[in-house]
Amino acid sequence: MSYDTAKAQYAEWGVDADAAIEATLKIAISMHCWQGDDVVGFEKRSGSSGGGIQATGNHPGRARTPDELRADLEFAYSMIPGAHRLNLHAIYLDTDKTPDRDEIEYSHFAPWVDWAKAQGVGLDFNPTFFAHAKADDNLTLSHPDEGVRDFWIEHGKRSREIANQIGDELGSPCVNNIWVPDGYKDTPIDRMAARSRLELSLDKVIKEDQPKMRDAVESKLFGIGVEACTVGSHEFYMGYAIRRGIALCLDMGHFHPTENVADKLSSVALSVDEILLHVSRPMRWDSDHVILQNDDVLQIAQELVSADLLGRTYIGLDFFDATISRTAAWVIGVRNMQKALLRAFLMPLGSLRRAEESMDFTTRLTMTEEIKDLPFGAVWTELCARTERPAGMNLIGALDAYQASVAGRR
Ligand SMILES: C[C@H](O)[C@H](O)[C@@H](O)C(=O)CO
Ligand SMILES: [Mn+2]
Repeated sequence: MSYDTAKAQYAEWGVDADAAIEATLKIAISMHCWQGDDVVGFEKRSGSSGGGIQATGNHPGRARTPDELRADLEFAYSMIPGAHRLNLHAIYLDTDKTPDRDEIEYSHFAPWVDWAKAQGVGLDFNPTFFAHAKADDNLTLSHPDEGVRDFWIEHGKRSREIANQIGDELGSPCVNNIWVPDGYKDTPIDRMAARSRLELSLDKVIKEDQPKMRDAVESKLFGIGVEACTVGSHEFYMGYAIRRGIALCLDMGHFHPTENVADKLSSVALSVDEILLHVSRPMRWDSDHVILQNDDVLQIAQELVSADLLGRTYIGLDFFDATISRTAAWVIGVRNMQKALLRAFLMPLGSLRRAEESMDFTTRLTMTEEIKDLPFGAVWTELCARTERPAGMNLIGALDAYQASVAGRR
């Protein structure tokens, strides 16, 4: 079907397809560096991910150096419509030096900033509180040992300083997200002590004013090895973010599988100014599958649009699948997030709202089901054409060719 025909069909529902395309292209998505190398990073000090997170699979072509990762990222961005961001973790430093986590500084990440400037990509940052000998107890900022806590506090402070300088260099605030794996395998006696320690440590980490970055904190229901208690629970961080006036990160894999993260957005937005999303796909647990255009993701996008939250929500992705092409995983995931947003912008929200307000739930349901039959694919293809990005079979060909090139070389 031609775009003009599709556009006319949407117009019958009072929807402007051109405006939906433009709105979608304005949204920058923060693509996570760690999908590119299975959360290994470039430290010469440690091995596996740790912290109860795990990339599974051994697909050929994993990026082993910053240059390889940047080449993969450049390819991925060339397959994705619009301008986006890169979400860096502190273990992805690019330096010949071997600083420990409490020794990292901006210079270790400066090559990423030069690259980001050249590519027109924004940068976000994360301290890495896992995959380190001092995190082997599954306790970092809440560790009972003051020395261990101080080590991680220093890491957190330095990460904020780095994020601040990145934000300054790039002229766009750098979101610095704190996730700690802290918790207990078996039932603790003194949860309050651990949570009080975490709060005190976080206060020390975020004490300095760093105007070019934004603080976010990420909760989790449980992780492998900390099944009985996660110190940084949702309630803990929700309260903390409200009290300290910082952003709350909601990771779609960090709640009970029956919970709907889309439903949380409006509730949370009444209490915090800013939200960071880690869009992910949990399967039975926080399995970090590549995101789909499934109901969970579609509803997230719909809520962001209908509740007018896009201006104060940072959209980041968080998944890592090493059983498929890593570059394809990025491209599929970011494009799916964009497709979800485009679908949301293509909804006749005014009519739907009117039906709901007048308690006409029959019309509301009829409409939501009928609009599923509108020619969304033609609008997406047009968006790709306008941004000179491939769609359909052409995309598959490009992804395959790149994967073949890296699989052979690495
Ligand atoms: C690597 C990320 O920081 C990590 O995935 C974190 O955001 C998380 O979701 C841990 O489960
Ligand atoms: Mn996450």
